[in-house]
Amino acid sequence: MKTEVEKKKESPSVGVSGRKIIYDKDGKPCRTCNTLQDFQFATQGGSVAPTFNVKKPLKKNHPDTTSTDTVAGGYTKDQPPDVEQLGKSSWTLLHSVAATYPETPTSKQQADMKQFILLFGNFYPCWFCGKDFQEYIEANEVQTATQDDLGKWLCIAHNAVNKKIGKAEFDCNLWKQRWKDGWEK
Ligand SMILES: Cc1cc2nc3c(=O)[nH]c(=O)nc-3n(C[C@H](O)[C@H](O)[C@H](O)COP(=O)(O)OP(=O)(O)OC[C@H]3O[C@@H](n4cnc5c(N)ncnc54)[C@H](O)[C@@H]3O)c2cc1C
Repeated sequence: MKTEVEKKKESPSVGVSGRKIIYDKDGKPCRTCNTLQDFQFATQGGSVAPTFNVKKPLKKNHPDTTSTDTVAGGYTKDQPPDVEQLGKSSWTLLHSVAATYPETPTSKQQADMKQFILLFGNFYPCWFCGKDFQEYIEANEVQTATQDDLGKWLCIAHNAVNKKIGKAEFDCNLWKQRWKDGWEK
């Protein structure tokens, strides 16, 4: 029979990053809720963090590319996204959606956008991120009357996550420079 220490080691509560390890309902480490290194640490039962698959895949035709870096068809062996990669890509999508949302949307477009953001949270692959996001939406109604309203609402929502995870907040007066117009030289 396994001792408590052995069991704890198999399901570590803290990863190599110092962050809490998030598990799925089935008790397995959540791939999209943890960093890749923490996920690998947890799936290895809390042993020393492995270094395989952590390095960035080399570009096709890069001189250092070996046969293990690519699969048939020449695709690099990219890993499924971790919480950081998924987050960055998702915010890019959300802010870009706001940047192309009509300046004066119809009532249907406004209703559709509210639904989209709500469903986005509902199906977000990092389950605890999505749950918190849905709670945020319930407490802070999505603003869809104009493009600027939506862009600022998203920026403030993103800042709430930044604050929660200890990242710097963004100046929401600059959301259009970042996501729509670009910066002046
Ligand atoms: C809905 C949602 C909920 C999330 N919840 C969690 C969570 O609970 N725990 C967790 O660990 N991770 C969460 N994440 C992921 C997290 O927010 C980051 O995406 C991830 O940590 C990677 O951060 P990053 O430093 O690459 O920059 P990101 O925060 O991904 O930001 C990408 C870029 O957006 C710009 N930016 C930053 N802040 C703002 C802002 N307020 N408005 C406009 N632009 C901005 C910056 O240029 C930045 O480089 C969540 C992601 C999403 C989409």
